[in-house]
Amino acid sequence: MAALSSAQSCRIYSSLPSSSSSSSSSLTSLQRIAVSSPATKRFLPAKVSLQSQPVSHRNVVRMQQDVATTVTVVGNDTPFNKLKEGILSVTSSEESKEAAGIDDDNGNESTVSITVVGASGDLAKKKIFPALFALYYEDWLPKHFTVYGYARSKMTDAELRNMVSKTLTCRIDKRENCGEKMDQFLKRCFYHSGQYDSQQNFEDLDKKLKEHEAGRVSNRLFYLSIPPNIFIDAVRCASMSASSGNGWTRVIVEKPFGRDSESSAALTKALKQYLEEEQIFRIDHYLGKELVENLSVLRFSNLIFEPLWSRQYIRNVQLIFSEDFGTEGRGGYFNNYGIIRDIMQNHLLQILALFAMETPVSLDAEDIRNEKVKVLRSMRPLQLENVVVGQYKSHTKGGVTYPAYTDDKTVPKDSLTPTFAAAALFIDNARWDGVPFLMKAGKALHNKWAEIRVQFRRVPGNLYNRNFGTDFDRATNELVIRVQPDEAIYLKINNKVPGLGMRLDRSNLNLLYAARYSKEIPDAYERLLLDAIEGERRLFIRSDELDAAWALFTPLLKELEEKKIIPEYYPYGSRGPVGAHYLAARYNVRWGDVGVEQ
Ligand SMILES: NC(=O)C1=CN([C@@H]2O[C@H](COP(=O)(O)OP(=O)(O)OC[C@H]3O[C@@H](n4cnc5c(N)ncnc54)[C@H](OP(=O)(O)O)[C@@H]3O)[C@@H](O)[C@H]2O)C=CC1
Ligand SMILES: O=C1O[C@H](COP(=O)(O)O)[C@@H](O)[C@H](O)[C@H]1O
Repeated sequence: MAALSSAQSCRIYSSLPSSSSSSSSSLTSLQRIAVSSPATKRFLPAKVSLQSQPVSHRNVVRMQQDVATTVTVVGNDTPFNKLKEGILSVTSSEESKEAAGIDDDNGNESTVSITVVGASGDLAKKKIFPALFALYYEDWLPKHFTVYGYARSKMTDAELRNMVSKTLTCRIDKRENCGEKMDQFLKRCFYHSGQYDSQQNFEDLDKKLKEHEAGRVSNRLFYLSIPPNIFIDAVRCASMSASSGNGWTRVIVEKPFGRDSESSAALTKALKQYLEEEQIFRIDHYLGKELVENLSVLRFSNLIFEPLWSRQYIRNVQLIFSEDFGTEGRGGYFNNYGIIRDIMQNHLLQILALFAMETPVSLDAEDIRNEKVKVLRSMRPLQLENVVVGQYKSHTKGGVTYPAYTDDKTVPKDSLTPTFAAAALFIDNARWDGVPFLMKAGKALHNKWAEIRVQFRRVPGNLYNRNFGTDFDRATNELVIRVQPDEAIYLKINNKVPGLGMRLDRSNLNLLYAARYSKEIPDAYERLLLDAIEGERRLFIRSDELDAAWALFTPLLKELEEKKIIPEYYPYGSRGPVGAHYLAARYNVRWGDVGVEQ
């Protein structure tokens, strides 16, 4: 395996000519830096700013693509490891070369084989193949790559391609050659039918992979898109019979990673019989969402936010997830997990950790994950009195009858599994002491969105208090990071209504992504798949993070189940149980997503 540690990443400092119109020919060799796309080794034009912090290879490319063209950065004739000075930094020379399919020191080319285990399933069709195509379409994949679907279902390559082709879409902003690109991508997709616990079947896969790898250095990525009860079988067989002999082997593991501390620890232990921790990429797709990725940028690269980011100025933080559909089709899985395990213990808690962590030493994966673990371990385990659970019931509206959760045939009629939960969490450290972090997650609610709301304290001795009437809370600033849909960051401020009188109003300083950027926002799975190919672990969950996350939720989950707590029933399509409001009110909080103005 060629995974590299942070110590191996190189920092490059340089004094580029200040002229923003320099061309490659005017740069010295040290300034000519290979930052080509992993896929194409393209020489990307870039406007490059001076900086000294490590930026991953791909982020550099992204940076370049996002800004005006002013400097052409070239030079894959310059080995990464020879660069000591410059303007850019890369995660690691070896990883970049591998990812790019660049010749290694012996002149061998490398290839990446991506095996989607469970290729016939919902997630593979809905997310994984489309994400791989999008990466290919945007030239992010290495020059030599092959995609293999693996599952028990019998399918030919042509049938897999036909299945996959139905879910591929082209970027709205880049439709040219789309059909052609789809055909080229599909030609690189193959299928192998096999059992998940058969070493022989994985050996057969290995033979096929080798044919495609054609003697190149082989890097292999397995995506476990299968139910969790077969994770271990698949990992055992893949690692024993289909690991790479001369490159890296990585495994993306889908959630759920267990259902409590014990089962999660057992899963980790079993995985580690066959894999090293750095080969395991535990995916939480919320970490791949654009606005979640932007959270740290917002916080750590804007002077105006970081000083306010504490109990001194923040009254409460809200993490809200809402879906306007039920468990349609996934009731069998869901009933064993419930909304707390499905959304809160992973997606919302991960966002919370990123939101609340201390400044990491660097952007290196381990530095970030160290800070996340610290914050998770500073949290108080959840208590029953700080939680409200709900379950949706049938509701008829406009002549349409929407089902109850228990109408799902795969769900027992007497199921108490929560489809909604609200919780108040606390971080017992100096920064966040006493600040309620409120989480709310639900299915079959009135709307679909995910957002982070930061409600600030009142202005002490506010000169304009009397202009606000009695509702001072309404007058406090609120920062909203809307993760989806209509990605946006907006800040609610108070301003004067124009005119001769003195009337105050609330307005939004609004960064609406669709208005600001014409580029379509990539799907989370695109970012995460590319990260896994590049060996970037920042957005994947480390085992100690997982332990800390389960430690917070396990006692509560056990209590809910042992005491058979009856959920509060709410109508399909409603705003959820009223209990969520009482819970918030106990901490003097009003949910920010409820009310006239959003
Ligand atoms: N679907 C989604 O939106 C999300 C899914 N996930 C996670 O991703 C993983 C895959 O999800 P999803 O695609 O929905 O899962 P599926 O239930 O669709 O299963 C994927 C494939 O696994 C095989 N399979 C299913 N059940 C069994 C079984 N009992 N024994 C052996 N093989 C089985 C089937 O393939 P075959 O019969 O051909 O072998 C199936 O096509 C799961 O871990 C899930 O929790 C995470 C987030 C969202
Ligand atoms: O992990 C999961 O996420 C989806 C919601 O993902 P999104 O990206 O569409 O917001 C959720 O529906 C599912 O229950 C859960 O397992």
